Amino acid sequence: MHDLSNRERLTASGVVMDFAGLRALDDVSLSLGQHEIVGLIGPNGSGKTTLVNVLSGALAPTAGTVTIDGEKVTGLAPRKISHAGLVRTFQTVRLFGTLSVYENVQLGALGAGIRRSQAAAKAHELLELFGIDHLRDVLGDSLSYGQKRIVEILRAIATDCNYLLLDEPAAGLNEEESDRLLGQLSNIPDQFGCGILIIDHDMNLIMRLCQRLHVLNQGKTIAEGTPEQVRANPTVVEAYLGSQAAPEAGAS
Ligand SMILES: Nc1ncnc2c1ncn2[C@@H]1O[C@H](COP(=O)(O)OP(=O)(O)OP(=O)(O)O)[C@@H](O)[C@H]1O
Repeated sequence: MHDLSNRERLTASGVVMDFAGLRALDDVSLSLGQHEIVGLIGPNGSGKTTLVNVLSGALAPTAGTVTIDGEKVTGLAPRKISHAGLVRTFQTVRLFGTLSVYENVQLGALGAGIRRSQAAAKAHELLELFGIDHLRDVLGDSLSYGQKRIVEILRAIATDCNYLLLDEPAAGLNEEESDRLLGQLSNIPDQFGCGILIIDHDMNLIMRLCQRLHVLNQGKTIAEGTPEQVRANPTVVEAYLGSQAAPEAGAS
């Protein structure tokens, strides 16, 4: 199936995910363009990571469809999904600790089949653009936590992906690092034609970074809209109050 209206979009339609009696996702539909930053938020256990797992092929959904640029990719293996242009990062950093920053980023490009000379140029360009060229020879294990996070994101971008799924990239960052991350992420869609779907509990980051938010609670979509619309939505406030973490900018 090739749907022309979704030619430059990642979509999930009517996704259901059951785990042995627990419905973790219940009829969730979401879409992400290549020039957008969309936030996926919701209280703990609302299904955010499960949705990212379905989009990235780590889980085959019980029902529903995932498309990338109009092509159905539902249930395909993560490797095939990354070839189709979708790459993710994880809640825990996964860098090669004994390789340098430069090698880690270059490896992202090489792993995506980009030729060695182009991969080298790309790694160089990304380190410069993100202002971490001075770290190029530092080993992964020697980086601060915040630096590791950025290198992981650069490694994903180096694949030339069209869609980047970031699972809690600001977790463990201090306020200054989180602010820097905000500036670095906000340019990615325009610079690389790469849309971002981001999960994070740092509402200050989410509210300032995202053009749209998608809110889950207990596996269901309870709101979609701009950060302002979502913050003013009583259903969202109630869901967060139940979890004692209202989505106020500044809360984390
Ligand atoms: N592999 C699994 N097997 C069984 N239950 C699971 C599995 N993965 C997730 N769940 C359950 O599905 C629900 C949604 O979990 P999920 O991790 O997607 O939530 P989340 O919104 O990402 O939470 P958090 O903000 O805490 O990371 C939870 O009740 C969780 O316990």
